[in-house]
Amino acid sequence: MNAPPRPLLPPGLYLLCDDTVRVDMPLVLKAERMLAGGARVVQLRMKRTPVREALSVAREVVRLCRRAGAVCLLNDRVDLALLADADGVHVGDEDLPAEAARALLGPGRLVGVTVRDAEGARAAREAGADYVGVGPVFGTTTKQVPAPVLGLEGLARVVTDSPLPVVGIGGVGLENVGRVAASGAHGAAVVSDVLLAQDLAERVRLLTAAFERGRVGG
Ligand SMILES: Cc1ncc(COP(=O)(O)OP(=O)(O)O)c(N)n1
Ligand SMILES: Cc1nc(C(=O)O)sc1CCOP(=O)(O)O
Ligand SMILES: [Mg+2]
Repeated sequence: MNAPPRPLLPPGLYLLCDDTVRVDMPLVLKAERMLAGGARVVQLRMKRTPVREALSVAREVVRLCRRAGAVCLLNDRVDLALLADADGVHVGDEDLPAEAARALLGPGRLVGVTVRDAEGARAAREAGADYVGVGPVFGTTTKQVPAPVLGLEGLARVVTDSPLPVVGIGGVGLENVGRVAASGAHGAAVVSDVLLAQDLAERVRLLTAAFERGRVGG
């Protein structure tokens, strides 16, 4: 019998449902509004949510994503991803290594890894990753990132040389998401531009349309 096909990360907008930005709004409501705007990929990034609450939020957000046909990934936490039956995880330098995440998750879930260059992307592929998050593309105040800003040219270079699909992250918003798409990136990850918008669903619609226009060079 053949192994089950490896799931693919949907291209386009990649949204982080994050508890460090817009802290007054519950995570489940953030996810609902993102999905109402047509989100296809939601990463649940919980840096300040106590773990028991995080598990129940993860279960609820996975349920909402599944109903909407969207992919739900857990940031950092392979244990929560398994317990909540999420579609995968995103890990970086301070998390479990990608090999360990893959070993725990098996072949049927997605593993995303943060890298800073194409060499990192090649190592991530060897470790069993499905895609790489690459940043910071632009300056960001959401996180202090221990790496220089890549800019669009730097991102495009990684895209060209990466053996894995690249998701650009860091300072991505309505002003520049089309150019991120035009760089050849598979996806564009957005935190604050969506979470700080008055109407999250409408912002997701606008960003999605702008990514599509950029991708086709329109
Ligand atoms: C799509 C995507 N790319 C990069 C990151 C950053 O992950 P990491 O380096 O583990 O940092 P934290 O998000 O855990 O602070 C990401 N989350 N998503
Ligand atoms: C979580 C994260 N990781 C980054 C990296 O470059 O690794 S940048 C970032 C924060 C991105 O937030 P915003 O969309 O608000 O700029
Ligand atoms: Mg992490």
